[in-house]
Amino acid sequence: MELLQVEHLTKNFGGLTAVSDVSLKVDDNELIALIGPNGAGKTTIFNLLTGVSVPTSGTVKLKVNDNLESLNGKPVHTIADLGMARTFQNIRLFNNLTVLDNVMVGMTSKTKENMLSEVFRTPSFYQTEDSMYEAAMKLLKLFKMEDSADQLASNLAYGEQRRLEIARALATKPKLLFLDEPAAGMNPNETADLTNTIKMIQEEFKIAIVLIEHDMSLVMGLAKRIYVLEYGKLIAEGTPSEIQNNEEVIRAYLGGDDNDLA
Ligand SMILES: Nc1ncnc2c1ncn2[C@@H]1O[C@H](COP(=O)(O)OP(=O)(O)OP(=O)(O)O)[C@@H](O)[C@H]1O
Repeated sequence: MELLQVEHLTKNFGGLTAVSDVSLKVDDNELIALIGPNGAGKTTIFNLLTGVSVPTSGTVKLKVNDNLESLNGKPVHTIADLGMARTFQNIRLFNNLTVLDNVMVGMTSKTKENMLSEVFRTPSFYQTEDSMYEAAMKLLKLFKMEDSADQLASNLAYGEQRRLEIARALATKPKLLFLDEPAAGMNPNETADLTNTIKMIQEEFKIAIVLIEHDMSLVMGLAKRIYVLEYGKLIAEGTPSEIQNNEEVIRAYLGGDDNDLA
């Protein structure tokens, strides 16, 4: 059974069909990429899958306890609790919190503590705090960011901020992680670091990842399968080499001013 099953997903904004009859699937521990020229509908699909936006039609189902459960109509926080996490195209960190606190904020949604124990600071609250601290530091070590734990997020270099956003998303213990243009604005060294980080995440956490990315070196080096969108429609699906040689895809890319597929 697949981890995520999307069937006939459509989203209209007034007269504009941003996503048109898109069906796709993601298996456990698989890394797939969603590519396509600017405005093709990639971010809209992420928003539909993570509950930020409501589909006009179509279904989204996630494997929960070995059953495919419909996510249609469920709010963002419920979908997050079921195991979906994401990063955004524009970085959304808590700039005035430390690196460590940014990760710990990601963890709070998964702790058993309720408001009362937080307000009254019961022993179990402190135990949870301790284990959260340890888990957050462990995560930062995996990202080689433990030395920056006490720095404000806003003081990190751009590439590090992007990596911190991924660490925070992982703190929610997702089974499926959506990365929206993680290499945007990165220099080649930062992009190479990010490629290694994403490989490390797959090995360490054994989760599925869906990647939107314009940087083809990153996509071709990481993705097992690629879906290609143009004007809201899927025009191709296949392995990196199939996609690089697909005439429809070459036409879509050469027709625009996007990166080419080299
Ligand atoms: N909230 C909205 N209201 C109206 N139109 C929207 C809205 N969100 C997206 N669109 C339109 O839907 C289309 C798809 O946009 P989307 O951002 O999903 O594309 P994208 O493939 O992620 O593009 P990019 O690579 O530039 O980020 C675009 O024409 C966009 O202008």
